[in-house]
Amino acid sequence: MGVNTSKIVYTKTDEAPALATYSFLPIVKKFTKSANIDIETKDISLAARILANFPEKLSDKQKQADALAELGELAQKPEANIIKLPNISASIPQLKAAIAELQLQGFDLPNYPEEPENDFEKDIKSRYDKIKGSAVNPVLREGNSDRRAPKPVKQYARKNPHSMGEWSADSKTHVATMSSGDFRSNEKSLTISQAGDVRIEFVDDSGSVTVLKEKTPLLEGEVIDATVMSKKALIAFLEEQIADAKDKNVLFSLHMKATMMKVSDPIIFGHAVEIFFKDVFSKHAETLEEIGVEVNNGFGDLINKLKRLPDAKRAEVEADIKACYENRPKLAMVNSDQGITNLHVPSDVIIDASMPAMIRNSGQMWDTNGDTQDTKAVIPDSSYAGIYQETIDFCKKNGAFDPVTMGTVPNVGLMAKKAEEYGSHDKTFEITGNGTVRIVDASGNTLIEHTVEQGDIWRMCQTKDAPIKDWVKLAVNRAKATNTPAVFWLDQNRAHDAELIKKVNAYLPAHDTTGLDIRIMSPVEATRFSLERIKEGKDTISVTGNVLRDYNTDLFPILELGTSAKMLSIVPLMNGGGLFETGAGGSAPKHVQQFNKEGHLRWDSLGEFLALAVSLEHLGEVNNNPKALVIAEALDEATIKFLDNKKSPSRKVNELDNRGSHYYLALYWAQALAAQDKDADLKNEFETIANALANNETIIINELNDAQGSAVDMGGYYWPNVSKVSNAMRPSETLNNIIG
Ligand SMILES: NC(=O)C1=CN([C@@H]2O[C@H](COP(=O)(O)OP(=O)(O)OC[C@H]3O[C@@H](n4cnc5c(N)ncnc54)[C@H](OP(=O)(O)O)[C@@H]3O)[C@@H](O)[C@H]2O)C=CC1
Ligand SMILES: O=C(O)CCC(=O)C(=O)O
Ligand SMILES: [Mg+2]
Repeated sequence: MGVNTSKIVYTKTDEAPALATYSFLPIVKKFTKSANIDIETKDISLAARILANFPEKLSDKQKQADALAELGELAQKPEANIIKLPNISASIPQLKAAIAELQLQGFDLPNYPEEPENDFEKDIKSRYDKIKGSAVNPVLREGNSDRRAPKPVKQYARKNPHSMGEWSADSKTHVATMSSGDFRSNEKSLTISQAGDVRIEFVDDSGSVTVLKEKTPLLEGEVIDATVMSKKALIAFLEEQIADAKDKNVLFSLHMKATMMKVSDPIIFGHAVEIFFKDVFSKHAETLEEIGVEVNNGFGDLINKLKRLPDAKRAEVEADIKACYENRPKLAMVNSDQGITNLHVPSDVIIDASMPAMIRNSGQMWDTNGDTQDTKAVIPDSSYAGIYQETIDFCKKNGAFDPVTMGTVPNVGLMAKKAEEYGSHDKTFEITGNGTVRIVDASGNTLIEHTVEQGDIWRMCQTKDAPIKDWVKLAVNRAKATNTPAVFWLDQNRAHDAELIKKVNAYLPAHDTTGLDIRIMSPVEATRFSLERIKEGKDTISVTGNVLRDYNTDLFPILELGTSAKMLSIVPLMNGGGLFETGAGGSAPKHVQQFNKEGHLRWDSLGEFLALAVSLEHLGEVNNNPKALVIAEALDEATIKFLDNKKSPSRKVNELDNRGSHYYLALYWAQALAAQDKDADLKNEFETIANALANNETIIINELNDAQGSAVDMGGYYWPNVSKVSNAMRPSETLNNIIG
């Protein structure tokens, strides 16, 4: 491959990271141009994905290419070099809001048919359902994940510790999880010995068979598992926990992953809403049905739809809601000023970020007055809840962690080919009657079966053999490269994990592990082991499945660094390419609100700087492009200087924000290129740029800070106006002239 083919694909996404792109991408283009690197953008924002999937009534000018499908194909090719920014994984309320906004902007799109009445509407719903939830990451993640805090970032956190709420031994905060009837307790698993298709079917009590999914192809050596969450057990559990929260006088909060577990978790969320506000739902069942309330979309859906009622009826319902608030335990709040509770919107409280935020905050969440209180964190399924209880117990015993002295827990995560739970939505069903669900192979043998009842949630997961092999290899490589103990977080007592343990034990001997400390521990034991070490300043690699990959790469970074935005997230793609994710967190909607209100964007692009450097390094090596390597090295130097000089965005208006932070990165990057002697052309070119940037520092910073302090009109939230946002994100004429 020649130098000319060097290409990096940069994703355009949503919310804060998308805003940052308007400011940062011109800088990236400027710095990579002389190395013959082509930076191509692909719009995978929620709005663009909606437009790409509903072209029928759009004008040619309005139509969008299906960038996600293109990227999904690219991810399977060796030449892939993709920088992936965080994007919205939309809950139904968000999806509907995006559709409404696009319609207002003149795009002729169908509404989301909540209850489709004919085949036409069913088709529309199923197309929208493919866009909802976590629809981007699983398509691009054709490899396993390597997420860690790079040394300079960890050192920065040690020198500049973020605030940590104190912990007291008598904190009443705890995790509540089910002890039977949940996914964990009912799990069955096996390894497939011969490739073939399986069928999932439901047999009702009278013996009549309904096919739930006709065909699921399985490969030899693939691990499958299936399980069921009992509706009865779930409801009994929720009732108990609501009563217990009231007794103990702690806040009630529910922590789910309704975005990635887009079929099961909204249903569980819906049950919690319905049980918590039981008196409202039982007394007004008919009325609420008439106005089309969908509990799975959260209590906020009911609140919004109350407007459809005549005044008298509405007042009656509202009085019963008020009574509920008075009789039930206090709910944890997402926004106490606006009265938004933990049960309002399923995507407002996402477990990977919400549990660590609570733990960092003395184990407390907010009540209606905006005061912090001890909390009952309800995590219905017990598969992974234990890691949080263990962390809480640790803090109660030892006090809060100290970012100055604590070690680090990097992660090697099994994720490729839609591994485990996060690939299960096309095989998850809310069961319509009593009977059995079974997985049947081509010869008619039943592989796994469960007795089920009406309303139960049944699901099947797949984990292919090649990704498991690759994951074991990646774990050994990371353990070797860093000389750090690596722990596989697998529980011998869980059906799926027991299958995985067999494979890990079979694949480890293929690697030279002399001198390495590699262990297998249950998630709870692994948490305790890692926390004891972290307290002593020692590092421990967590080698986990897909869900714990997600949880751990917010939990540890939030405790260690204050945010997961500063993580290096590499996905070595199984076919040789590279996917470089920017940080391990999300798209920070709060930051957009602040930007709209007062023109200050506190989003930190550090994760993007880290991702870009490894992407350039990968490109330099694979495409034999030495200039790219020089630029990558200079970028790493710039990032270190950026941290040393504390040029991350401030949280407060009229201080350095995202845009100013990009200026400093550009300055240090240019200076590093000017200082190196490996490439004379780059040295010459960037000497001029470095001087121009340095000489105009005061002017540029003034221009950038003066742009703050007033409201910003973006011309749209999900589909903002490109020139409005570009102007808002590039307010310094002086900087723009230098960058071009
Ligand atoms: N890889 C991906 O594509 C991911 C996407 N998401 C999606 O993002 C959305 C929001 O998810 P949510 O769970 O609220 O998590 P977020 O990570 O977006 O936000 C949690 C909080 O973390 C802090 N934070 C996150 N990133 C940065 C950053 N770059 N700079 C400074 N602070 C940061 C902010 O706290 P503060 O404001 O207090 O400083 C923020 O409010 C959802 O749609 C979700 O599905 C979530 C995770 C990963
Ligand atoms: O895809 C998503 O919705 C979120 C991804 C996420 O949280 C993660 O990968 O850490
Ligand atoms: Mg996550």
